[in-house]
Amino acid sequence: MIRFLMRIGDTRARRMLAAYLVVVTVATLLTSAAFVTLLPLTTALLSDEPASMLAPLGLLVAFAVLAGMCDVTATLIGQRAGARFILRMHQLIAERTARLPLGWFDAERTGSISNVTTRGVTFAANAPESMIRPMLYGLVPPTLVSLAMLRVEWRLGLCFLLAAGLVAVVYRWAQARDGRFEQAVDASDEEGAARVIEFAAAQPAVRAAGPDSLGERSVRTALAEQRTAKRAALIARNWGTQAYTAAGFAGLLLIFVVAVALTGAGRLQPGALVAVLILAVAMSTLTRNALPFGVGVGIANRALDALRSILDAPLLPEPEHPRTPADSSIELADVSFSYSPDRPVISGANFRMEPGTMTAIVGPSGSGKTTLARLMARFWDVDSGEIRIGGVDVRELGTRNVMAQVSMVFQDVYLFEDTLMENIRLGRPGATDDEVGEAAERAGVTEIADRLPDGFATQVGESGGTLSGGERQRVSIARALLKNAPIVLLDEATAALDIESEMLIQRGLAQLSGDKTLVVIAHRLQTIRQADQVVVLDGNGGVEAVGDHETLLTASPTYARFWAERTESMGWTIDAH
Ligand SMILES: Nc1ncnc2c1ncn2[C@@H]1O[C@H](COP(=O)(O)OP(=O)(O)OP(=O)(O)O)[C@@H](O)[C@H]1O
Repeated sequence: MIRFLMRIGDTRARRMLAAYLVVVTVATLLTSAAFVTLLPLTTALLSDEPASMLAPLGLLVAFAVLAGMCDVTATLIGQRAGARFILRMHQLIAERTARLPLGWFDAERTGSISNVTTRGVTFAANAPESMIRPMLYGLVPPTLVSLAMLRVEWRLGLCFLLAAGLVAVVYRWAQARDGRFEQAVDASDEEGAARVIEFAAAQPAVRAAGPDSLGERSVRTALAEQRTAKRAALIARNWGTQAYTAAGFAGLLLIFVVAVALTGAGRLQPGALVAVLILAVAMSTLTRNALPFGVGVGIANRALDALRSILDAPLLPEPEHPRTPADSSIELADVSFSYSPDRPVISGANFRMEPGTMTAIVGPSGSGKTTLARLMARFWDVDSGEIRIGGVDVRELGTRNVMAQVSMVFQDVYLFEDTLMENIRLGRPGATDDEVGEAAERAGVTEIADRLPDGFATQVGESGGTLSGGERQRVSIARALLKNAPIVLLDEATAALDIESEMLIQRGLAQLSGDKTLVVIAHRLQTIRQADQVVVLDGNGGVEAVGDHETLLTASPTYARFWAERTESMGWTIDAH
């Protein structure tokens, strides 16, 4: 943990952590010294010359005061270091997410970022202050006091070491057991949360299905598994706690018996016996108090692992001297791509899109239409072959240049917590209000603004004042119009829209197409009919055919079937085109 924190901290954070560790170590050393001074103190107190206790008493007070001062200083530095590390971790996550390939962000990873950023970071950044300190107190004084005991009476010293060793062994065993159960709890927590979220999101379907539907059953099963895992972890933890508490008491008993026996045999002075008994109880308490923090350190380490997996996620290689494209053509040359080695999603794709033309991509569900469009925007790099924009491989253009060439109008349109105006301006941050207004007008967003209480100044966003699916898509079109990139990638809405939305979106798309190279993942027959060419994916990773509508009706069985099914479901006939 400390090594990783040192790796990610900036100079100031690293210095603070190092200073904290030094001060807290000094505090534990001074505390140990104060404890050890108890031996000469009680021995002097019960000797023939009680006044000789003044020197050890003075020492003890001095050690205790200094230890207290160091401890308070450590708290102050530790808390500030924690706050600095939280800031630093947030900064690193933000920097990394800005550079990670867009393909990295799936729902699971976005969830992991949210977990790490909220709970994980706070827990891990404060771990040195809140957990490592009690653990050091549980380790350093007992070890040093045991060594001091060895000098006073070697048999007693051995007993102290034996007692500490016994607790350590039982503790490690309990920790390993606990860790296994905690992993099961983590997995069942995640599953439970996912099922409950799914259950909430799918309420219309769940209610329509009636009682005991699949949705209800899967939540019930997940919650039952969560309960079982938690109960098992709780029982395991209880056993662990009982076991090391018992080990602690066994060690204490051993020290008591041996110390009393040694005193009886005249090998230990009664004054020293008093100190030994006090020290045994104190050390046992410090050790026992420290043990539960091991669980916390385990949790903090898991949070740091999650953070590490974000910070170490591979970036796409960027060219040293990015090239510029000659025009807005797109060409796929023998492109293959897969998310996992055993399942190719695209294999051997070859086709070209001329500047200023419109290409529709069609194919069965899961055939790779979205993947193909995203590869053109360099969400990932291809496994083999080349994707060229304006004649240049996108890897030689570099992500920044690719992004400058491409506008994306996808279905998952994110609205930031800001005004409608600013949400459109995202397309081109430097745009004036007039330019934003013009793009909004062309995309049919003015109609949305007209019915909102504060027009373009109305706050919209994910947590309130959200817009409908069709309205979001119009905002996305307005952003793309504002950006005015030469290539537009569009994932057409699959959901049915009301007539007005449909009409406004079509109008917006017509505005977008203009002189742009337009690539549409097409679901609507009208869009497909408008395309200059249609790319048909066969559902097995391949491109079955590329051509215009008329040609494909005879050349591509998949296309002919697709067209027949769609026209039939819409009450059209093939002759009607
Ligand atoms: N990020 C991802 N990680 C792993 N597999 C993925 C990912 N995205 C898509 N896939 C898989 O790749 C295949 C192609 O998915 P893609 O979304 O490109 O198809 P599609 O033709 O757009 O589907 P649909 O029409 O249903 O939206 C599917 O089997 C899908 O499960």
